[in-house]
Amino acid sequence: MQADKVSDTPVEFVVEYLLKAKEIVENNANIPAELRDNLQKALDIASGLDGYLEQMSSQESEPLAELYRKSVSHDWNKVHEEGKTLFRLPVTCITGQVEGQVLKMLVHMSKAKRVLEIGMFTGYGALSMAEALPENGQLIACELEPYLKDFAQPIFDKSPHGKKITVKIGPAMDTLKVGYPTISTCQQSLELLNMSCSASNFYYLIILFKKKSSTILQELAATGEQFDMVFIDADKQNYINYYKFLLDHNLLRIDGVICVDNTLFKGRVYLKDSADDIGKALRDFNQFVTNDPRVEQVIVPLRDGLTIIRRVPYTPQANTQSTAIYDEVFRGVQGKQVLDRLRLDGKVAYVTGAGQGIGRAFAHALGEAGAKVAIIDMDKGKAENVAHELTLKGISSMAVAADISKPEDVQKMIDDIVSKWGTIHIACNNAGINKNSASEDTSLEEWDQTFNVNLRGTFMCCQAAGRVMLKQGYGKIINTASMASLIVPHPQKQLSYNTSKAGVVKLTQTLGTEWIDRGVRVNCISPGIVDTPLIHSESLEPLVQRWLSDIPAGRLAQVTDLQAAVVYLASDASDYMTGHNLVIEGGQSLW
Ligand SMILES: C[S@@+](CC[C@H](N)C(=O)[O-])C[C@H]1O[C@@H](n2cnc3c(N)ncnc32)[C@H](O)[C@@H]1O
Repeated sequence: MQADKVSDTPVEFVVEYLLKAKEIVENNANIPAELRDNLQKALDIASGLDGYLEQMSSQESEPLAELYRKSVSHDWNKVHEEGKTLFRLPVTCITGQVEGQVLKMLVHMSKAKRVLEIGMFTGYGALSMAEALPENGQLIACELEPYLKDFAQPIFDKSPHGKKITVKIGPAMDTLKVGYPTISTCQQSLELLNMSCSASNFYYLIILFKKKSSTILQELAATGEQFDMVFIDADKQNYINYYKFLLDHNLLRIDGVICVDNTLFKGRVYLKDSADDIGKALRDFNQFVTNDPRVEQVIVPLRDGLTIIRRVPYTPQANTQSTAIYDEVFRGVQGKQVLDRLRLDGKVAYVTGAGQGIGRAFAHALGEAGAKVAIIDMDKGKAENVAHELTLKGISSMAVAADISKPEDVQKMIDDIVSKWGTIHIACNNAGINKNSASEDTSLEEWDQTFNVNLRGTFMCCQAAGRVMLKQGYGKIINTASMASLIVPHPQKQLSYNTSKAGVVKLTQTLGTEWIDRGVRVNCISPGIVDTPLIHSESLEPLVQRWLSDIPAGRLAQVTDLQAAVVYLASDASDYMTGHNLVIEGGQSLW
């Protein structure tokens, strides 16, 4: 995939020298066969590497392939001579398929949402990384040459990921300013950068720099921007300045990653007899990073060398004068910062009534946070379908059919989970029913059915799961109550529902205080009116408009509005909370 055959990487130089050696060997009959043989083996290994990496790495998308084709076939000398680019841009600048794939993989692995690229060229690296960003992700690409934005933008526009890229034109930093008091010193510094620039373009460049009151990195720092990943790929002599600026101005978040290209620079960073200035600048850069306690790093011998640098969390050094209080607030409980404390990795959870609506959303949320989740529902088909959804998302799950109003079903569901996964850490008792009737007409049958599921059923689940949890000294029970435990929702008439849900709150408070000293926290969530299939029944649908006028938030709750609450109550972050009724109703109970 190389645009031309000029050696650019350590391996390409090795191949070049081996080919020269082979030529000598072939012209000399006295060379021992073993030396010839070993030389050929070395050549085969070195010359086969890049092609093999290209074949065995994922192939590029069509927009990337187009970008590559157009970049390598473009006459960069001509556009420079026509004054369209400030510098004569070498096409070997371009990040190719394998390095693009590595960058893309790093964005995926670091779950980066915001990426900064310093030096975009035609945008191959930018688009590769954008492809791995989530829908709301953003990549800011800094580029000196206005021409390159016009070149790349039409191809970005063809990609569904192009909208994530914002190109900023101008110098990333004012590093070149230092070098241009006279034309000759400027020309010198350009030579060092391996770039050439005509005199007319050069004046244009000076104007461009002078016109800018601040550089792109300064602007980003001034607005408090922060990035998860940065790719430094411009102006090699100033890598060290970019790197220092990023870290000194907090442009890289803790645990964020900086990737730096060409850090092996054709081997010249470690060759003792190498005296060129860029090689020396990169050697100094590599040494500076190696000595910097704020980061850890590795140089990957990919193409011309790719350094991956991670900003590590602060740890106090014995000899620093910092006034920081290095306690749990600073470094996180057990070293975990707040979002990590919401993770549920390794936890076993179940959710009743998980075949649809709120229960399904709870199950997805707990699974996304890292728990294994048992999907419990009366309807086996629905339970299996939700378990299947979780499996598709890479979450361990199992489906159990159970009617929680039946003690034998409740016990069997607990036994099934424990026999498969060994224990239960999180019990989400969510199954419930809602029946409507005027109180004077409410039958004992309706009352009993409602209470059998909503209160007696929830109690049986709490008790059966609680026994497992009390034995292990740890557990999180989250019951689904309702806003109807606080207010009397109207105009629908639902005495048995309201009363049963008030009972769920009292059940939660009682168990929550009785069991907390043995490590089991019991809390409940009281949703307002949730947009579930249940309320779209013929009898309830006409009431929706009426309800909306009672809700300060101006809309019904979506099941997704409740997901973070269940994760919080299931996590260690809520350990001091018990017997609590967490009301999520868009303000309805306050009006
Ligand atoms: C090695 S190429 C970048 C390749 C690109 N990352 C890719 O994925 O194909 C370097 C680019 O940096 C740009 N550049 C050089 N100095 C710069 C500076 N001070 N600020 C912003 N961009 C600069 C050059 O115009 C050139 O397009």
